[in-house]
Amino acid sequence: MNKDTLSMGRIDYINASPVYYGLDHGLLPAWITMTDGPPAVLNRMIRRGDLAISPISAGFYGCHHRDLLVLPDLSISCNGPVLSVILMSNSPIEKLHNKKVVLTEDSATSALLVRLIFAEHKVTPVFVTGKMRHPEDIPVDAEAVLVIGDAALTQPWDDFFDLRMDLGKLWYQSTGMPFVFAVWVVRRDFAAQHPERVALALDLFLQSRHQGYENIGAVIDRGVARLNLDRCLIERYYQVLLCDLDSPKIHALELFFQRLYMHGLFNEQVKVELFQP
Ligand SMILES: C=C(O[C@@H]1C=C(C(=O)O)C=C[C@H]1O)C(=O)O
Repeated sequence: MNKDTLSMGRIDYINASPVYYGLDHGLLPAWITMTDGPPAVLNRMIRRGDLAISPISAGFYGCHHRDLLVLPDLSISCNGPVLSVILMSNSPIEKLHNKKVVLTEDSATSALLVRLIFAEHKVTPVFVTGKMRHPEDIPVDAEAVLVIGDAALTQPWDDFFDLRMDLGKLWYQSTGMPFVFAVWVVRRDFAAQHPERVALALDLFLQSRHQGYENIGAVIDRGVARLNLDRCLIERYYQVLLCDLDSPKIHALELFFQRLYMHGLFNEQVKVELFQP
């Protein structure tokens, strides 16, 4: 087995830190290379084959499931508010017909969830995709913006908009279910050629996450230092963020895909297919 060439991705937000804790503290073997990036960059890289395994947007998996398998028991999810995926708006959803809504270019899942929520409300805004990491990025004529990740936690969006809608909370209110933002995937071609390497990598992730939760105080300290935010907020963030993928989450993800299909946002019905170690 050539152990030199497993390229992996890492979402460069603090949300994935518990999963990478062990890998960052000695578990990472020399035969794995790690590339950091926002979700949309990792989505593109795995599609091109530049990465073999990566966390990616769950919505992107839905669009490209024929080329990808989901790694068991890993995700970035919530079961209620998530704090870091927010639609900031000057009007409630019903009043946004024909208004400009900017979707951050860093996202795929949350952008699809926003489109779905509007479709379910029968409201048709003018969606544009753009950089949305800082209030300076807000176009003057934007009535609402979708922001995700560290930028959602750190920037003073409330100074620019009247309403903050937490997308994890909106989904929970409409379904009573968890919501899965990101899944870890492996390219099917890579898994077929190197199943044992994928099984090893999966095992490393599970060990790494275990160490992350054993050392959650250190994970929180790092988050506080990196984002320069109040410790209570970061503590709460890691309580609401869930990093497993149990069957209720798989069902919830398939419900999301089904609703996207019903509203014409997906052109087929998608089931989650897992890598079997
Ligand atoms: C909870 C989050 O989940 C993320 C949202 C994603 C998306 O919208 O495509 C992808 C990966 C996750 O990082 C977040 O970024 O805040």
